[in-house]
Amino acid sequence: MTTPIIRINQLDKSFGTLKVLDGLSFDVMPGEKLALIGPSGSGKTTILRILMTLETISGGHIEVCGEQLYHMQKGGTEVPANEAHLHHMRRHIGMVFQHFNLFPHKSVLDNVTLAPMLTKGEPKAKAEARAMELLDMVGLADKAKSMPSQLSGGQKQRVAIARALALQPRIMLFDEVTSALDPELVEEVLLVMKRLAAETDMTMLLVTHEMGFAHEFADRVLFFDKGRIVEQGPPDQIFRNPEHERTQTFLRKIIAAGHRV
Ligand SMILES: Nc1ncnc2c1ncn2[C@@H]1O[C@H](COP(=O)(O)OP(=O)(O)OP(=O)(O)O)[C@@H](O)[C@H]1O
Repeated sequence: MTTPIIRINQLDKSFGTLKVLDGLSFDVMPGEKLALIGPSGSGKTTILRILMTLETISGGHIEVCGEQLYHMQKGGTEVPANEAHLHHMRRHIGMVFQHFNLFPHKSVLDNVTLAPMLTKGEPKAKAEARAMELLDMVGLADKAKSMPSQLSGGQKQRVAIARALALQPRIMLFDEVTSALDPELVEEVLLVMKRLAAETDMTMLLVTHEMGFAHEFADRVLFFDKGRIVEQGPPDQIFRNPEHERTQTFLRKIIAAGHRV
């Protein structure tokens, strides 16, 4: 039997007195494409940030590629990873954020080569050759010498995807990557992600408010509310025939607002 690439077991996360994740448990299999959906504030982004070790956790266990992601500190309730471990684990996981966070004073090519050169010590020529392949894949090879300020939002987000892929992660996390884009630029970013999903065996976790895209993209959809999984299953089941009343209400609101699911 295949071992999960991510194991989340009884995960708790609070910000002060606000409990955001509440005894959350789920596994992700290698190569699986997962969509995390649910109302605003249900904890979806926090899960991705915890997987990226950008947050501490309040309790529970997370295993990525067979290794514990967080280590309990002596006497503490908070459990951050230590620096060396964190550096090692971040090589497995890439993340693309809602706001692209490109380095504004670096060219497109330098944005993509920087991490492999700095964190892996890759020689410039090798890093650039791979960066050009990735820029080609996201349809931006001709923009390699451009500066981020010269790109549209959709192009910036495609560079951010290429940059995250440059470290050759086994797991990619996408956090509402089209939310900050003008509607006419959304499709070009979704197309790149569809290609990635179809053509690579990477494990992908997607937090999105684009239900139509989640439906097309995912092998499995997890519906969250208040830091817990209410319901999960194949996209057709969740979007066409949800069992739980909270999922039904959530989807009804989305359809009433004129969005496709
Ligand atoms: N650094 C923080 N400090 C305090 N509260 C936080 C912090 N980060 C997130 N929260 C709170 O945690 C809750 C969950 O936030 P999270 O961003 O994970 O939700 P979400 O499901 O991704 O929502 P959305 O769909 O609106 O992005 C929210 O109530 C949010 O205000």
